[in-house]
Amino acid sequence: MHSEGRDSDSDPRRVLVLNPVSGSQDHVDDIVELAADYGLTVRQTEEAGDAMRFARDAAPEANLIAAAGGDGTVNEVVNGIAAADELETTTLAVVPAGTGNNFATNIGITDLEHSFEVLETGRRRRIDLGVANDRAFVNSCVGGVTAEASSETTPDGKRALGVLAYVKNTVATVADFDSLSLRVETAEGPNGEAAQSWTGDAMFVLIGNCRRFTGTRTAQAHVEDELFEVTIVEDASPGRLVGDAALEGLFDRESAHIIRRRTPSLTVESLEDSIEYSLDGEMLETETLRLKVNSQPLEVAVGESYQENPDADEGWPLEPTQ
Ligand SMILES: Nc1ncnc2c1ncn2[C@@H]1O[C@H](COP(=O)(O)OP(=O)(O)OP(=O)(O)O)[C@@H](O)[C@H]1O
Repeated sequence: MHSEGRDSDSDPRRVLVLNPVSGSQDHVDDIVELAADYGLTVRQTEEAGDAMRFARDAAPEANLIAAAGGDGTVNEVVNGIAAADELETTTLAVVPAGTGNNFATNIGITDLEHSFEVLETGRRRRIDLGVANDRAFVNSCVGGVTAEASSETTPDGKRALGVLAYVKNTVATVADFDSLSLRVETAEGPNGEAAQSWTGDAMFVLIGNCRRFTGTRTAQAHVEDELFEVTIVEDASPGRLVGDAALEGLFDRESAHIIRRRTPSLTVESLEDSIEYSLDGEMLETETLRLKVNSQPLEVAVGESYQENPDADEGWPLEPTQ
C-alpha cells in the first residue's frame, strides 16, 4: 500500500502528490494503481494547501515529483518545490486529473497512461517559472477575475476556454463590473524591448507564461524565452465581450482596446482598491503585484507534442515593442 507514503518500501526519490477531489473525482484508484506500477510513493491530499506542503517536504530527497490533479494542484506542487529551493534537482511531472488540465495540455500530456509514460521516459525541458509577489505560477496570472466568478466557472467552460472562461464568467456574473484603475510598468527585455509604463482603466490584465495560456489559438506565450506576454484589455463595454468569439477576438492582432508587451518583469499597481488575481486558477488579492520570471527554471517531463514556441504557421500575435 503506497497511499500513506511512509511505508518501508516507499521510494522518497519518486513522489506523486494526489488530489482526490479535482476534476470528476473518479481518478484515485487508477492513479494509485499506475503509481504502484511505476514505483511512485503516493501522498494523498486532504485539504487545500496539502499539495504544497507535501511537495516542499518531499523535494529535498525527491528527484521526481508528480502532481496528479488539475492546474491548481500543479500550482501548489510547483510552489512547494520552489519553497524548498529544490528547483535545480527536482523534475515536475503532471498527471492530468483536473477539469481544465490547461498546463498538462500545454506540455503535451494526453491522458493518464500517457502521463506515466512521459514521467518515465519523456524529454526533460527547463521552462520559465513565473513569480507573483512571493507565489509561483506556471501558466498565467490574470487580474480582474473575481473569486466568486472563478468558483462558479463550469467544467465545460474551463475545458473549452481555459483561463478565458474565468474572464467570461466575471463579465457575465458581475452586474456592476468595475474597471481596474491601473499602472503597469514593464522592465527592459533582452531583445531590445523598452521599459514602458501604462496608466489607465482596464477590464483585465493577463500575464501569460505558457504557450496557449488562455486556451485560445491566438494568445500564446513562449515558455522558454524568459519573458512574459502581457495583455491589457482596456475598458470597453462588458456586453461586447460575453460571447466566446468576442473573447477570442480580443486577442487578435487588430483588436482595439488591447495593449501588449513582452517583458521579463513588471509591476501592476492598483490606483484604487486591491485587485483579485488568479494565478493558474488560484486566487490572490493585493494592491501591488510584482512579477518576474524566476532566475531558476522549472524542469518538466514533457510529451512528444510539446513545443516551447507557438506554431509558426499560426503567426505570432505580438507586434514588436518600440
Ligand atoms: N483533499 C482536498 N480537499 C479539498 N480541496 C483540495 C484537496 N486537495 C487539493 N485541494 C484544492 O482543490 C482545488 C482544485 O484543484 P485543481 O485545480 O487541481 O482541480 P480542478 O479545479 O478540478 O482542475 P483545473 O484547475 O485543471 O480546472 C485546489 O485549490 C486545491 O488546493
